[in-house]
Amino acid sequence: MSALIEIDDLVVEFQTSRGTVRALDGATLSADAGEALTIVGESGSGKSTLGTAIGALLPANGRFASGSVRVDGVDVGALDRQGLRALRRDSLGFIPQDPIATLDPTQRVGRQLALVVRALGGDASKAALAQMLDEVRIADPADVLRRYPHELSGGMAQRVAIAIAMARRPRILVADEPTAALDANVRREVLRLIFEAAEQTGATVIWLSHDLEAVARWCRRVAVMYRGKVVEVGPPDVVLQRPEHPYTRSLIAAMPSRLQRDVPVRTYTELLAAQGGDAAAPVASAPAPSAPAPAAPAPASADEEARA
Ligand SMILES: Nc1ncnc2c1ncn2[C@@H]1O[C@H](COP(=O)(O)OP(=O)(O)OP(=O)(O)O)[C@@H](O)[C@H]1O
Repeated sequence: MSALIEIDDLVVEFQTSRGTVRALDGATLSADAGEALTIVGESGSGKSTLGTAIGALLPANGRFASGSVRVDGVDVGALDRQGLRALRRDSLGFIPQDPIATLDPTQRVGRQLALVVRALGGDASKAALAQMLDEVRIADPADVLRRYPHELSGGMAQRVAIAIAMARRPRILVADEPTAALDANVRREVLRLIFEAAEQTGATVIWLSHDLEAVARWCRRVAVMYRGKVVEVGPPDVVLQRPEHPYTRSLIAAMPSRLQRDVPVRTYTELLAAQGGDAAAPVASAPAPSAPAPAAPAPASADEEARA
């Protein structure tokens, strides 16, 4: 049986005023139906580009230069506008890095949530909508349903946006580290919520992250990206304990030193226990003294300008 998502030797380029930026340089990765996969890598390694490529949702200056992305065996690069719309509507859910940007500032939270639920033929009663907000640990859901997005705190707006994305029950959920700005306890709960909901619905989750540990407990496999390529894929404990690629080793060396040296860990489970039993806890970013600094991604100057 073939994988649900198959990315094969994909090259994605962005045109900028300084020339071409190659964001993906032959990336290959696959994910099965119902699988939860984390993609880790430093900033600029190509995680977001790979995530958006799954729905052919590249920014206007980007293009597939070569290679392919297949969802259910269908080459998304070859789909026409209608085919793409159907794929995105029926199969894909994206939670971007800044999910708040997906909220409509002119509509109350309740109305926005109700629109999504009604479009899927679900129960859009006040009680059902409040239940959805309750699931993302929003304290007074009935009150929040009546508010406009600007009346919410940042963390609350983020949870509302996640609730709206999850309400669509997507078959494939691409999440671009949407919980990074939440405080540690809320992040842990929201991570649990998203992954448990995905498990229940059988959704495939592609979680993009800087943080090898934060979501590893929820994912069967971790893919490590470096300079536009997937350089290593494996179960979290294997990648953490026996990293093959030098970049993965430097990524792990940048994790808290007590996890690498002071605690004699053998398995990832033991590593979690050493950390207090929860991989979703925040991880210090200071590199260990002996850690080689990961190299910067190739075309830094051109992309900085493009993002400015
Ligand atoms: N629209 C764009 N125009 C030009 N260059 C871009 C564009 N989007 C991304 N890039 C460049 O492509 C490369 C990969 O970026 P991408 O955002 O995919 O990396 P990332 O690993 O997701 O980074 P982060 O963790 O910071 O989100 C980087 O060099 C980035 O600057």
